[in-house]
Amino acid sequence: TATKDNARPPSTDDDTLVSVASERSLVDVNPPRGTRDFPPEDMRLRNWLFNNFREVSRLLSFEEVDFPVLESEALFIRKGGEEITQQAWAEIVMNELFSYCQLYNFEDKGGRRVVLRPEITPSLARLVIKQGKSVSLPLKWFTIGQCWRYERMTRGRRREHYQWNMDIIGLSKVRAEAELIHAIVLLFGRLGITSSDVGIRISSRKVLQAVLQLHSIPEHLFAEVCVIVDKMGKVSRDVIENELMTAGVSIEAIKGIIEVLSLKSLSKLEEVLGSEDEAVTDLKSLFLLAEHYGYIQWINFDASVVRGLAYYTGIVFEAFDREGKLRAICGGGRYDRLFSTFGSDDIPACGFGFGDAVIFELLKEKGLLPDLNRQVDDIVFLLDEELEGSALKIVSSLRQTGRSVDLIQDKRLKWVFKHAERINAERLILVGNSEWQRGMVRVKILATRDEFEVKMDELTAPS
Ligand SMILES: Nc1ccc(Br)nc1
Repeated sequence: TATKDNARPPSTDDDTLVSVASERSLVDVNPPRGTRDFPPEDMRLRNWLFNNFREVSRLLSFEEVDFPVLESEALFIRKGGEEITQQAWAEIVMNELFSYCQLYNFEDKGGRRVVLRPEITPSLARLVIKQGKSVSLPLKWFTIGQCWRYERMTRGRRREHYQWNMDIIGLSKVRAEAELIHAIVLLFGRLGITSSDVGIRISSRKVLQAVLQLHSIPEHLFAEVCVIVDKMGKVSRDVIENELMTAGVSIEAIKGIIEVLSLKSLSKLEEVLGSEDEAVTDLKSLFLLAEHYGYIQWINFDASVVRGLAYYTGIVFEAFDREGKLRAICGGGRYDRLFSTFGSDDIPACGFGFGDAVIFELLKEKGLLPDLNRQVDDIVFLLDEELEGSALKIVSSLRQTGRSVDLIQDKRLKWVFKHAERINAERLILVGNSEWQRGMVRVKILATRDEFEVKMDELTAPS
């Protein structure tokens, strides 16, 4: 063990910030309400999750894209120009725009109406339209981005989260949805989650459409009925029935809607809607593809799945924890009429969003959170100040070979040994006169506690 103590003037070894009483008033060190900081230990977990998102995106040969968090409000308000923040879902018919009860919108200094985006897909559609003929379809794009909502303070809920989005633009057949579901299944597999922990409920907006047509319910009620039936399984049947009645749906139609949307069997759905119905043919094709992919055990038909975005037009899906303790883990669907709401020709599209909140609750629940420690290859510590130049040459050459180096200064040796253990360093390299006079430096391998002297250029040689 090195015998020298460093010549640093005495100071507290304990480096926690010592607050000193003073008349200075401390700034509020908390982030704005509903937002989060990511200190290193949280950032390691976030990067671990996001790296898995990226790896799955690579496996499906999706290209990464990105957009501003700040968007024009026009992307999220209905054609008539009325702001939708105060509007209930119900007033937005299916092929209108989005239903964000808590849009984080404001006016910037130039008087422009802007928002912190509530979700990614509209920005993605905007870029596809902007790119126009310069991109060839289909596009397979992914991004990981922060999304916002303006939650009332009282509810104390988060105002931001990160979402992994995967979208396929330009494919009209359900094989696109089958690809997206494969991505979700691969992601869960990488995190150690099995089909016993999580299932993926699948349905189609066309199921509800067929039922409404069966009962000659006018199209303009579609979105409102979606809002109401989206609560199936969350509120009592009476509440659903009363709300549907209030919306002007007949008793007979209500019974038909609830009966069909309670179906969990595709063959039963076929009996009700007939084998030629598009919802039936789409779903049967998707389940056949799932057999071929080998993920059939992850999915099940559930007619009550509606999903919360107004613009879905076909297959919709959401992943859920089979114990039913958590909110949906991710969700998505087909949106074939989104582009025309932006004044463009329609382009068939589907996608999903996968948030960074519920997945961590599930991983915690299942004991699957990884133990991610800081990793450093080498610590270089200067024992004698006059050797600083030589030490920096060593640091520089190590880094040029790709080794991460934590250069420690102004510390006692005792602290350095503790620090090396703490950050899982592979080697501790001590630069001191007694060895340097012989052209050597002292190396300690933390894992084996072996200690030896080596020449400087032996340090960068492969160990
Ligand atoms: N759309 C949205 C945005 C932000 C959060 Br937190 N949750 C949902």
